[in-house]
Amino acid sequence: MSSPEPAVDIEDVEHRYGAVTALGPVRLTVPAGQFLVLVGASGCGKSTLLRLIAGFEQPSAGRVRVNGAQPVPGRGAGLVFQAPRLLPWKTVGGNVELALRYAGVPREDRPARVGELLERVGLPDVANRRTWEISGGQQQRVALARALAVPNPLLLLDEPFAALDALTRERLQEDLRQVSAASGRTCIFVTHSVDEAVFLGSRVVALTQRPGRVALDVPIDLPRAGVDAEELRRAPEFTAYRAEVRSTV
Ligand SMILES: Nc1ncnc2c1ncn2[C@@H]1O[C@H](COP(=O)(O)OP(=O)(O)OP(=O)(O)O)[C@@H](O)[C@H]1O
Repeated sequence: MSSPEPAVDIEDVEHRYGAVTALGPVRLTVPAGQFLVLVGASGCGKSTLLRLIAGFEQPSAGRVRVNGAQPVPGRGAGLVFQAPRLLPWKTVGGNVELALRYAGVPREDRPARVGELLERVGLPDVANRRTWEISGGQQQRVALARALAVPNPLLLLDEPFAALDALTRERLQEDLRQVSAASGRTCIFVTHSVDEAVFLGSRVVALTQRPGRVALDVPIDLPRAGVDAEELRRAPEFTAYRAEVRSTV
């Protein structure tokens, strides 16, 4: 029996910026539905790898495939960055609506979908607010709702919680863990934080210092539904994974 097509296939990929080799060679296969976290020190090439998967950059060597094809910039995935990048002249609902419009959702279906998506990210009552009237954490939730509006099953997240305070960050991690499990999407998440990596990932890949190569690749076998986040963070298995990843990073 042939195995199903991986969501993302990175075949011996290298990336150079001028004379500087930032990444690789890297070989990684990401099955559909996996939550992969890329972790590593600053400058090791995590964002470069994510940009290659998004199709914003072309590899200097090797090949990137998303669902079997070369990624198309802006089309290949839902994207969430460190800054929410919302449009200030639109309401919160208007920002999500625009993503639905780009995704080809008919006008008459959009209001209900906007409501559903905002509810899914824990923001049932802010559709009519202006983007500057909500907190940074709420703005990042809107960015996530907008990424989920894209029908593509791949979600790419580049340090989306790095600018948030510790409490808001933990709450968003807990919600993303649930939302991603419920959506069944393949997620690739970049972070500096070992804690965040182990909490969110069903697999954690640590990269070496430049050029970034795979230094560690571990499946994280922790329950993904019906668990109390506080308990999970205190569990001995969680602590053991964290120690394993930290010893590499
Ligand atoms: N456009 C560019 N031109 C030249 N060099 C670049 C460019 N983008 C990134 N680099 C270099 O490539 C290396 C990898 O950068 P990248 O942003 O992928 O790392 P990162 O692991 O995401 O870092 P950070 O965690 O600090 O965001 C770094 O040394 C960086 O300086």
